[in-house]
Amino acid sequence: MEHVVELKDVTKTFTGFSVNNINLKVKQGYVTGFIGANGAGKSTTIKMMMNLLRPDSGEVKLFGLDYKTHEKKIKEQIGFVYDGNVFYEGMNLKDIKRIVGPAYKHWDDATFNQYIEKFQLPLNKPIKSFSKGMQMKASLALALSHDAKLIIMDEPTAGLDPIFRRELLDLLQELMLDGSRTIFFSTHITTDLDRIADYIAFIQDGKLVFNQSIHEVADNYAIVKGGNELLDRDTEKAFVHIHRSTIGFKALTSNIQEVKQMFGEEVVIEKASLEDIMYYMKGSGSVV
Ligand SMILES: Nc1ncnc2c1ncn2[C@@H]1O[C@H](COP(=O)(O)OP(=O)(O)OP(=O)(O)O)[C@@H](O)[C@H]1O
Repeated sequence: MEHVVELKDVTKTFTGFSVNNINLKVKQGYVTGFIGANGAGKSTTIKMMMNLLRPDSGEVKLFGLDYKTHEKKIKEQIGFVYDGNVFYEGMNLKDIKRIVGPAYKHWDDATFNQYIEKFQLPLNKPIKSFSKGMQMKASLALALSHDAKLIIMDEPTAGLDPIFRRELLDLLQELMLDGSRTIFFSTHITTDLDRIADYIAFIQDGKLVFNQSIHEVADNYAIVKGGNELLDRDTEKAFVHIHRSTIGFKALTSNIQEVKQMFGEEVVIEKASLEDIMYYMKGSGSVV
């Protein structure tokens, strides 16, 4: 199976917002980073992948299976981490393990204990006394202890200090080594993605802008700088968005080849970071 997650024409509408006609395939054996501004629809999309939210229309398949007929089989293979209170607040990790463990065929107490030790989490203290970072670590320990084939995480590095964030990225890389796992996670920290992501899925205003390998993103997108005299109604079409100033323009292109053909040596072409892409895309639609 090439894709462990497949969303086909998925739409979910809330008052004033909708995730619109999303077609997204997550490739097996790779790390996909899911990016987008606040309120772009990342959590909504992830909730639909987890069957915590039903789409109004479209199809959601995990491991080629449908939640309607194979919910248990699908959930068995997913480790889910998110920045919300997953647990009954009064419970401690020992109690939670007792409840969560038996729900999974491949639950491994030894692995769980190893993570608890590694993350330095107390087993007997109520979860409500945990800091945000500790709660995230607890959620991770639970997600990683049943040999999940797919790890889905909604902003797993939110609330983590920079040292643990780096350790977490190392840990995720280690988990990928055997080649059978897939990781899909949303984040606002785009530099984390430079470290570990193979694919980037970018959502904006409820629409998927792209899902490309990190190399494709680097090959397609660039920041272009040049003099304002180069811009006219035709040449502007080479750009996603243009910022003009009195000394010249800076613009994002999604077609470096076209820009090279059009302007040759007259412009400077620089690598676009994921942040650049998100920033310029936010202003797209109107060329200013
Ligand atoms: N249950 C709901 N009822 C109504 N509106 C909702 C509901 N859930 C989400 N929304 C709205 O959908 C939009 C997208 O929210 P979502 O949480 O998916 O964004 P996000 O990309 O995860 O944002 P962030 O990066 O801030 O976490 C927001 O405008 C939010 O208010």
